[in-house]
Amino acid sequence: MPNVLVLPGDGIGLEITPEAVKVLQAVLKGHSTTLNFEYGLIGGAGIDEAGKALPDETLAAAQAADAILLGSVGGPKWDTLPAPQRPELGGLLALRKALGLFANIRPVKMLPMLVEASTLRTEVVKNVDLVVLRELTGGLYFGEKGRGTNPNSAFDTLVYTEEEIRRIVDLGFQMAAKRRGRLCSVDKANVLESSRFWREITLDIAKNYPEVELTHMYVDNAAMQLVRWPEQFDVIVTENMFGDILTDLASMLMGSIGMISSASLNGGKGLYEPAHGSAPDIAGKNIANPLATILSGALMLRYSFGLEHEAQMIEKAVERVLQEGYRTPDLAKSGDKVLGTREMGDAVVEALK
Ligand SMILES: NC(=O)c1ccc[n+]([C@@H]2O[C@H](COP(=O)([O-])OP(=O)(O)OC[C@H]3O[C@@H](n4cnc5c(N)ncnc54)[C@H](O)[C@@H]3O)[C@@H](O)[C@H]2O)c1
Ligand SMILES: CC(C)[C@H](C(=O)O)[C@@H](O)C(=O)O
Ligand SMILES: [Mg+2]
Repeated sequence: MPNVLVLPGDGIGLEITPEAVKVLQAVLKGHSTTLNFEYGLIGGAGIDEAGKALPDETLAAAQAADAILLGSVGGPKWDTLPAPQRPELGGLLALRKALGLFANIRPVKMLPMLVEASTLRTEVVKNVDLVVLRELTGGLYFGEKGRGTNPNSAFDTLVYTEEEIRRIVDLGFQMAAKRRGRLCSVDKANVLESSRFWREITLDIAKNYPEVELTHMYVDNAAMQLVRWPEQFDVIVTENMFGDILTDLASMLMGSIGMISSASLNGGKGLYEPAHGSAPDIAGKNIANPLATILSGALMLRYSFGLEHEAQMIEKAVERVLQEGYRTPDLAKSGDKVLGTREMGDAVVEALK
């Protein structure tokens, strides 16, 4: 029986992960593959209960697990710690790095029944169907950082090796070839040397994929184009920080940050988590949207266990619940039936039947 390590983390992570587990258990009830769920500490919970953001037992369990389901980490309680000890860098980023999870897939698809929930005009968002492929273990978040020799300065370093760029961009071409055949590489090659290098290598890889139409776009323009005419994008491949920022932005093309799921892969193991954070402002109130985490569970079935049919069952159950007018508060307009976090999880389980 495959082992799934569940790392709820902090804030709403504690509320949304049980809903995803509940849905995974329901969809696999009576199935020949059932999952064994184990639990671990990460982030602020790791600091408080085991002395560090990525406790040794958590890392060992993650290395041994077949897949990982993560909630979110961080919160004001730990904000004053130095960066390397914090829930984010010392916990989540350390785990991604240790497992070599370089490829972060964040699907952005507008569901027809959520067009109304969008803050953008219907004609802008109604056909959105894109994927952001974010490089996840290199770039600015992982480069050398510190205080400068001048005490009134600080620095971070953005480094990419050829190998790091090749493996993510190549995956971007493969994904585009299987979709609508368009890859947009987002960089800042008008300013950054690392982006110029990224572009050179991308052009070289393009020779192997004549069927894919490659475009390059500066990240500032990409942010604008994503809200101006998102339909133009099929697959976006980009470096770590640009992907981080663009995916929060892109989540609103689906109506809410509470809808954006993700898979972090290395060709073997996968870690599945919503792209949003621990939302301290709404934590503990049973109002967080669990759908990004539930949909991350679907990605787990697809990418880690090859259970495409069951992944689609979850995705269709989510659509059915939304179609019936049920919404968590982040998506609700007047007339919608508002559900709490747990009740939304229950509704998805019910819709699987
Ligand atoms: N993957 C992660 O674990 C992750 C990702 C992003 C931020 N963080 C951390 O989370 C903490 C809070 O960061 P932030 O406030 O910048 O970002 P955030 O994503 O936690 O919250 C931003 C806003 O979106 C709302 N929101 C987020 N998820 C939601 C959901 N599922 N349903 C409804 N509303 C939701 C929040 O209430 C808040 O108003 C910080 O410590 C940050 O470092 C962690
Ligand atoms: C919490 C933070 C370190 C993380 C990241 O930047 O990768 C988050 O913002 C994300 O998008 O997964
Ligand atoms: Mg982010």
